[in-house]
Amino acid sequence: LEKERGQVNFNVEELTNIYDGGAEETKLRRKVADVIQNDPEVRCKDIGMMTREERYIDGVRRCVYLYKVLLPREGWTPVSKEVKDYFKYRNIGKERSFGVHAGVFIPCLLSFGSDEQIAKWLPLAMQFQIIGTYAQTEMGHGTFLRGLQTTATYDKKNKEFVINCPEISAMKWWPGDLGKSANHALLMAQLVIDGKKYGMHPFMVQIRDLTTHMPLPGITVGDIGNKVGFETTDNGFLHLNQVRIPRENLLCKNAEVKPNGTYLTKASDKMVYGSMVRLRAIILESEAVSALGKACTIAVRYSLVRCQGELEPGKPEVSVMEYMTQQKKLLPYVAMTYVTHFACLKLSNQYNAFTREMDNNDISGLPELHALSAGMKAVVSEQCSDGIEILRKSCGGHGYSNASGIPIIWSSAVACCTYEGENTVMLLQCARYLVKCINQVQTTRMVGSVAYLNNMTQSTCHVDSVSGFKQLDVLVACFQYRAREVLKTAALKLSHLTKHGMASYNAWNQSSVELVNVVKAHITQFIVTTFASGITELECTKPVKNVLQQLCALYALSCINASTGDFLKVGYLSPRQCDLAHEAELELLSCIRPNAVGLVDAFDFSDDLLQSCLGAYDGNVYERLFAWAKKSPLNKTEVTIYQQYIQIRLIGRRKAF
Ligand SMILES: CCC/C=C/C(=O)SCCNC(=O)CCNC(=O)[C@H](O)C(C)(C)COP(=O)([O-])OP(=O)([O-])OC[C@H]1O[C@@H](n2cnc3c(N)ncnc32)[C@H](O)[C@@H]1OP(=O)([O-])[O-]
Ligand SMILES: Cc1cc2nc3c(=O)[nH]c(=O)nc-3n(C[C@H](O)[C@H](O)[C@H](O)COP(=O)(O)OP(=O)(O)OC[C@H]3O[C@@H](n4cnc5c(N)ncnc54)[C@H](O)[C@@H]3O)c2cc1C
Repeated sequence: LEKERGQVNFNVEELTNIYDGGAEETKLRRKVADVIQNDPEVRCKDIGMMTREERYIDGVRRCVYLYKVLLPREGWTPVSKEVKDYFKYRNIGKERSFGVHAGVFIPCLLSFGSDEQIAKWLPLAMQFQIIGTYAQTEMGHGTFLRGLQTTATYDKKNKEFVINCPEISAMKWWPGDLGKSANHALLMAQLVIDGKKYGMHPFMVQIRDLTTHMPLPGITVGDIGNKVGFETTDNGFLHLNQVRIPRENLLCKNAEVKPNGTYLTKASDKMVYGSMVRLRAIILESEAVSALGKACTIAVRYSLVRCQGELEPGKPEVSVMEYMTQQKKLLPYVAMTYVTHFACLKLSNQYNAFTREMDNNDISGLPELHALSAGMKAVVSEQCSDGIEILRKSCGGHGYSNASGIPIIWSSAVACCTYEGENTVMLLQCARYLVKCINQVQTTRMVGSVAYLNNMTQSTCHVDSVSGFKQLDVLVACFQYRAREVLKTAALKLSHLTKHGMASYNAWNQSSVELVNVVKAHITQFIVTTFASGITELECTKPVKNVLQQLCALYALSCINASTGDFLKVGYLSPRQCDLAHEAELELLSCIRPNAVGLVDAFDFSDDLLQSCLGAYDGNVYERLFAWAKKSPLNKTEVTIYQQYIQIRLIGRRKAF
């Protein structure tokens, strides 16, 4: 790898600073990383050989130490900028507990609670005097929130809410930290007053005794069992049987119930969905893009040291990175990490701007933000998790071992396709907004992420050279045109179906397969446009700008070459231009290849965070692999009890004969 590092033609530290948002940000992040990673009590453990129970207990132990000892010792809190920045890009693996407590329960308390309620519960939550979960999903409903069955019925006489799960499908199922850790739940239930339903509302419900940690009366709670990933997290189940809570436990920033049962709403009923917009807008970096960056780091470093086969007959074996097919597997995902990182940054900045507008009672930006966050969450989580699996496979047999570190990265990242809104449902939410926009574009000027819809002029691509397809303005035009045209086509189908008498909900269902593709085109356009314009404005050295332009072009071309049918169907590219785009991607792979190790080094993931025998900074793969394997529990004894048992059985049988 040192030889590879010698040929990198740009300043890696400069790129790390750009990725972090500035040299100061890098310094801050590294400071937190050093403190956390050099403290034996909290540094990531080699979890590849641990049982589920060991991982849960180790995760809780490490996080209690992190939050109760290390952070106070350093003068930080869970929401300090240092810690937030560190967790944003480099969360301490998936091996942390209380992720929902810190990342969902506390922010939702701030979103839904009145000032008095925040003053009451926030200090307790920040000090871990109470551990909370966000209990919304039920065994029978996760997507369709209007179908949630848990009820909160107001009892005027006692000024209480009676929380009840009327049947087994109403049981809360999946909430993180619920199974064994949480003693409180921010619980979403259908509010009922005098037999009338008012929809989903947030309630603070204590579920365990604060001294004994035993479930309170009427509460049945536990862990839902082993999962594909998130093994440190005790995703749990919660059944409530006529559990009574005080009237004051309805989190009442947006709506309240007076003592006499009068219902008072203070904000749009969609604000109750606000917590999900927030999470969709901010989780992508830490849960998906950062995971892709780790997998890229491992796969690129391994591919550079893994020698396999002769490229030129009779010559020494080459690193598998010399094969074009390996470059095609890896480098577009290195590009995707950079490109989506900056698009996610733009989305989270847009969310922060919305929260400031909301403080001034202006929620006019919510529809666009809901659509963009839903679309981005679906597209980025799917592209990243699909990419991580391709990167795992690119490491051959050792990629299938937990020693590679990639399986656990994938098993966490892929969950992002489901939680916070199942991806297809999120794509269709974004599609709902896009169809509205295209139907209004003749009379209303579009702004923000849909501004490209204003330019309705027909045109085709005039590029007739391979180098022309490496120009960012050409690529941006390709994506904007494709996104606009596939949306127009889907909207035309919808209106055609309804004009010929089909009910709107049926027409929507009949068009939903196309609409999913429309949103993917829209979001890919947003990602490419954002990065391309960001590079233009970026102040950096020429070699860094050059490599970022190559990455943007590579991501764009890999997306075009994966969906040439769209560009041919809308008449924007000819078959010959598709061939030129394909050649342009191959040329870019070769241009970027010499910088591959520098591009992943710039992500600045420590060996401690990667937890990988294949992706360590020094590239000493085989020594690490063998040391790791020797730690297998099966190697504790040369002859395992089972082998002894078999011998006894076999010997016993032989004697019998
Ligand atoms: C670390 C892991 C932690 C994980 C935690 C979790 O998973 S927690 C669990 C995560 N669980 C989930 O994420 C559950 C996913 N499910 C949902 O979010 C909802 O059930 C739904 C949006 C799918 C449908 O909801 P519905 O049937 O009530 O609504 P509808 O479709 O009929 O649209 C009506 C109008 O509302 C609008 N609008 C909708 N949502 C939002 C919003 N967030 N903001 C703003 N606006 C929104 C929509 O655009 C439409 O506007 P229009 O066009 O009329 O102007
Ligand atoms: C790791 C993990 C952590 C989680 N943490 C939490 C948590 O802390 N708190 C919490 O409350 N929940 C949590 N969840 C639950 C999660 O939010 C839900 O699983 C998610 O919202 C999906 O809902 P569902 O399971 O009902 O899927 P479903 O909606 O049942 O999806 C099944 C299929 O139906 C399709 N489908 C459903 N509705 C439609 C539609 N209208 N149109 C087209 N297709 C449709 C979907 O696309 C999907 O293919 C977690 C889940 C996971 C995996």
